[in-house]
Amino acid sequence: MVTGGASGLGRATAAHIARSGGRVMVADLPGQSGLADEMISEFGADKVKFAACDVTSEEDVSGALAAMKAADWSINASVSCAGIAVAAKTLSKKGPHDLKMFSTVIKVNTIGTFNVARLAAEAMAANEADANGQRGVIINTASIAAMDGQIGQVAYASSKGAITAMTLPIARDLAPNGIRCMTVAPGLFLTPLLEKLPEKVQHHLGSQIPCPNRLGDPAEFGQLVGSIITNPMLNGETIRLDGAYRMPP
Ligand SMILES: NC(=O)C1=CN([C@@H]2O[C@H](COP(=O)(O)OP(=O)(O)OC[C@H]3O[C@@H](n4cnc5c(N)ncnc54)[C@H](O)[C@@H]3O)[C@@H](O)[C@H]2O)C=CC1
Ligand SMILES: C[C@]12CCC(=O)C=C1CC[C@@H]1[C@@H]2[C@@H](O)C[C@@]2(C)[C@H]1CC[C@]2(O)C(=O)C=O
Repeated sequence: MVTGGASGLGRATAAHIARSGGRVMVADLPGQSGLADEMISEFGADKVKFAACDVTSEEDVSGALAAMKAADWSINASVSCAGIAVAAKTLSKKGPHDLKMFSTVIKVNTIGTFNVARLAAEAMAANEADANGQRGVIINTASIAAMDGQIGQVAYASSKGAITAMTLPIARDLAPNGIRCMTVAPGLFLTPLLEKLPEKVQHHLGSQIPCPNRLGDPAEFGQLVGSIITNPMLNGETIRLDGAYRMPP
């Protein structure tokens, strides 16, 4: 299952899994069903399915997992890509940071990610263990903002820092169940989030990345997720995927 799987990094991950011979449940907001339909046409309904799902809802996430069970698909990897970004300072000329905006970002990015992790873990715990005693892997998406939070990113950086912080305790909690937990902290990737910016700004952002000297390709994120899924020793850690970029203040 890939949440936020209809767009950007999630879409590239779902495509990577489908191309590698896997089956993917794309769980995304109902408004993204058109994008998911494109993927179903590309890979076939036997490889890709769509579940309308808000990651903050217990009912929706349980529904997506139940749809997998009903299709006789086991869940071996749960990849959380669903997320939102906002920009606001702690204090600006407009006044203090809007508290509702802060809560919304935490709700979608942090609580949504944990909601998916806990429910996916319950489903994975019923899998038969492999030769390593493992039953599945939970992969979360943070951001380099978790470590290098910029001016105006207090809500976003907090939400992503919590995802990084939950990685080790989830891995420890789920070790007896044979379930791993990993987090990827991407740098700057050319997804709809950045495609909205003028080309000149995109180019400038890409030019700041040491090596390779360009924005990340979402396929490179999908490739790392594929490696995490297949490498049984990766557990309890956050991997930066950023071409050695460190965000300035
Ligand atoms: N693009 C970038 O440079 C970076 C992105 N990220 C993170 O990667 C993740 C994916 O980002 P992109 O692919 O760039 O963005 P995107 O906007 O292309 O995709 C995000 C997807 O999440 C879905 N989504 C949003 N709220 C949801 C909810 N409540 N329930 C279910 N689905 C929901 C959206 O419908 C969308 O399909 C996000 O968590 C973002 O914070 C982190 C670092 C860098
Ligand atoms: C705020 C940034 C950078 C400056 C700019 O001209 C446009 C932006 C809008 C999208 C932001 C940019 C940067 O802060 C990095 C993030 C937050 C980007 C959206 C996702 C982002 O790439 C990230 O999470 C990086 O870790």
